[in-house]
Amino acid sequence: MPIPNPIGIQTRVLYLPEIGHFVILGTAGSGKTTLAILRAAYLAKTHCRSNEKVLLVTFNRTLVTYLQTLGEQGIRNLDIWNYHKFARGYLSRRNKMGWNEIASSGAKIRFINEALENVRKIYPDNSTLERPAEVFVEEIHWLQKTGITSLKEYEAVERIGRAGTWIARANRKYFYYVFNEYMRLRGQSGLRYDFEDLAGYVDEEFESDTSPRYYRHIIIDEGQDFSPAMLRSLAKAIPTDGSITYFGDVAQQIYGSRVSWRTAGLNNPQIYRFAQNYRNTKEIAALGLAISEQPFFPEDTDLVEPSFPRASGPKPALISFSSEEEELDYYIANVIIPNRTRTIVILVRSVETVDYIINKIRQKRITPQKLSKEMSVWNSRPGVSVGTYHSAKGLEFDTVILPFCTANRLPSPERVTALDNFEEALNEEVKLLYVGVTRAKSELYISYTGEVTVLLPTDPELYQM
Ligand SMILES: Nc1ncnc2c1ncn2[C@@H]1O[C@H](COP(=O)(O)OP(=O)(O)OP(=O)(O)O)[C@@H](O)[C@H]1O
Repeated sequence: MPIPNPIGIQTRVLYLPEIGHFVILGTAGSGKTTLAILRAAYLAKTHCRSNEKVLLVTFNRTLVTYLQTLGEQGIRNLDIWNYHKFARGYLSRRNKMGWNEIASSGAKIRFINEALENVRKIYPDNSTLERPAEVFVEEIHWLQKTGITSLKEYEAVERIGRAGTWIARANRKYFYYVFNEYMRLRGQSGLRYDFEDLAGYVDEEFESDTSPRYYRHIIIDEGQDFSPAMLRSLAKAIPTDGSITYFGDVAQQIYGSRVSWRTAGLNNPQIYRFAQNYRNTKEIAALGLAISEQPFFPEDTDLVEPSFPRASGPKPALISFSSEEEELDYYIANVIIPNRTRTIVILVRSVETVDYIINKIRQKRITPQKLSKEMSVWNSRPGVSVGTYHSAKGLEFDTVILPFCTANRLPSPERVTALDNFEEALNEEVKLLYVGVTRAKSELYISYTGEVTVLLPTDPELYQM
């Protein structure tokens, strides 16, 4: 796949100095990933000594595979990894990571459930502890990503990115007791880390590590999804005369909440903004913009207002069906089979639905590409891919199909339970929908069975119906 030549502000960003911290905020399709690759290649070729390397890091493992296909294969001193691979590699080099020492997400949930049971036995009449286990899982993720390590700190902290003070300050201690008990149970079974606190340990390890740094320059793509601890650890992973270049879009933030640059370890970064959308047609960009202008889309001062693209195409289709089966049959017969020369993706909310759709397409003797963290090769040829909204971050396709945009599926009922707050689930899930919509280069189909999700703008002018 050819990489386009940078234009205007993109060129400025490509040749930013080789020392310092730089932040590039851009709207969807404005060339952030493109520039992340170009800048990584530029720094690797011209600003590294023979034993130095450049790291291009992202959050999404599917995107790593995609980047490796797009990126310049021949550059020996450029690593393209996801954060967790970087973290594991570093801790291994420091002799702090043995075989199988990270608790899987499933094991973590089991430990938290057990921890909650144990704490309930100590405080049998406490109503905070009666809240669903998912709420505790969510809060423990948050504590770890924020890097909070004491009850005092937790009780003092102002919650950023939360819809309300839905956990009363006075009750925070019960969440902390469950957190402590979780850590005890995890440690007891020989697991030193989980995916949420790994970055905190990496950060701490760099603090005392005086050895020469392995990477001289780090480029972060999809930076909006990195936790403060992840960003801090990356900022410490370079020498003082190295560079960090961060690319991100707060409108697409789907894993965490915004933090100040200082909290993220970036010191007075110079900030640049990409507003030109090179990917979507006017009609698709208009829907993306309308999604981001809805009242429940979280306001953020870092949001970059897009300049409208010049290319025009069909309006997004919004189609109502009488069953989910019918939705898929329609797409297979009318979009996938007749359009063998296009790249097409079907995106859904849950991993389980991905497998169901893949089986359905296979029955027509078509083999779809599954977007997943296990994928090791990226097939950029025309054809159909299936994945979750999360797995599509950073990617693009000629045609995007978003089936099942039905009220009882979006926002996801699991997220509503975990967050214990419908408004907050809307805040989160509307960004996923934004990601899905903005993956489309020229054609977009959205459908539902029954009642349409409240996450979609209601203006009929935006759609062909
Ligand atoms: N200067 C340019 N000229 C022409 N096309 C460009 C230019 N810059 C980027 N593009 C194209 O625009 C599309 C979007 O670029 P890219 O994926 O880098 O955007 P992004 O900002 O990372 O998007 P997102 O955050 O939505 O994933 C790609 O097809 C890319 O090739």
